[in-house]
Amino acid sequence: MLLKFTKMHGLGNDFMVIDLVSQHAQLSPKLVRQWSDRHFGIGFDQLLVVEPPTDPEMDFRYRIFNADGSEVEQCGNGARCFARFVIDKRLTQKQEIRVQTAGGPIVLKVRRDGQISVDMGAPRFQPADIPFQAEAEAISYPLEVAGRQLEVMAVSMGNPHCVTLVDDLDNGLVEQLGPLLEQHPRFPKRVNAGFMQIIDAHTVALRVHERGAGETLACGTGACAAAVAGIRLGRLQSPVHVRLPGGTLQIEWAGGNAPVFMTGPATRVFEGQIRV
Ligand SMILES: N[C@@H](CCC[C@H](N)C(=O)O)C(=O)O
Repeated sequence: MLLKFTKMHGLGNDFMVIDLVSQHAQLSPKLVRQWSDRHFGIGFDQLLVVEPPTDPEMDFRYRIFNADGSEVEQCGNGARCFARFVIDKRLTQKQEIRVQTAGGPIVLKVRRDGQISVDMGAPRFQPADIPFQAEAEAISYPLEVAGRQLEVMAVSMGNPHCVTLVDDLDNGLVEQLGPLLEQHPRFPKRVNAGFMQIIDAHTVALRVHERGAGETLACGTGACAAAVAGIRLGRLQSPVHVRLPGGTLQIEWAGGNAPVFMTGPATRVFEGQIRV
C-alpha cells in the first residue's frame, strides 16, 4: 500500500506529516527510525500524525514521534504545520482548531498574514510534572554536568525542557553539554536542552538540543520554555522574540497560569508517497 505524506517545516525544524483520518498505517518505532533517516529514508526531525480525536470536545488528535522513534507529548513548530496541513488538505473548515495532544489540549489559529498562532496551554514548573528530580519547586536549580556546575531552569510545555543561560552560543557548549543534559539522570524521561543568550528584555537567541532528535534549527516548545523561564527569572518581558538558527518566533506569556502563545510560520515543502 502507498501512504501519502507531506514534507513540511517550521523554521527549518522539519517534519513528515501523515493523515491517518483518511489513510491507515501501522506505526512502530523501527518504521519511524527508517523514515527519519536522512540518507536511507525521507529524513525529518519529527513525524506528525493527524488522527480523529478520542475526546469529542476536540477537532483532531495530534501524535508526535521523534526521529529516534520515541513518541512524545508536544511539538510547537509541528503544531503550526499541523494547522497548515489540516486546512490545505480540507480536513477542517474551522479557523480555530482544537487539538488533543499527549501534553494537553492546544488551539491553533491561522492569522490573516499567513502566520499561525498557537495557544500552547500553561507552562508547568512542579518538578514531578516535568519530570525533574528536585526536593521542591524553584526558579532555577544547580545541576552538575561533566564536572561543570550549571544553573538550569526546568519547565514543562507538555514536554520536558531545561534552559541554561549562556554568554556565547558558539563556543562549543551546546554540542558538548546538550547530549549530556538530554540524558541527565535527574530528568527521568530525558529532556530538551535549551541554551539561551539574552540580547535585551524582549529578545533572546536560542539553540536547542532536542530529546530524540539532536540539535534542530528551531524548537517551538523550546522557545516557549526559554521565554517563560526568562520572564519568571525577571530578565525578560512579554512579548519575547526568540531568534533560533532557522528564524524567529514570537512568544507571549502573561505569567502564572496564563497560556503561552507562540506565533510563527509553517511551510509545505513537497508531497510524497511511500510503500508500507
Ligand atoms: N521540535 C519540537 C519539539 C519536538 C519534541 C521534542 N524533541 C521532545 O522530545 O519533547 C518543537 O518545535 O516543539
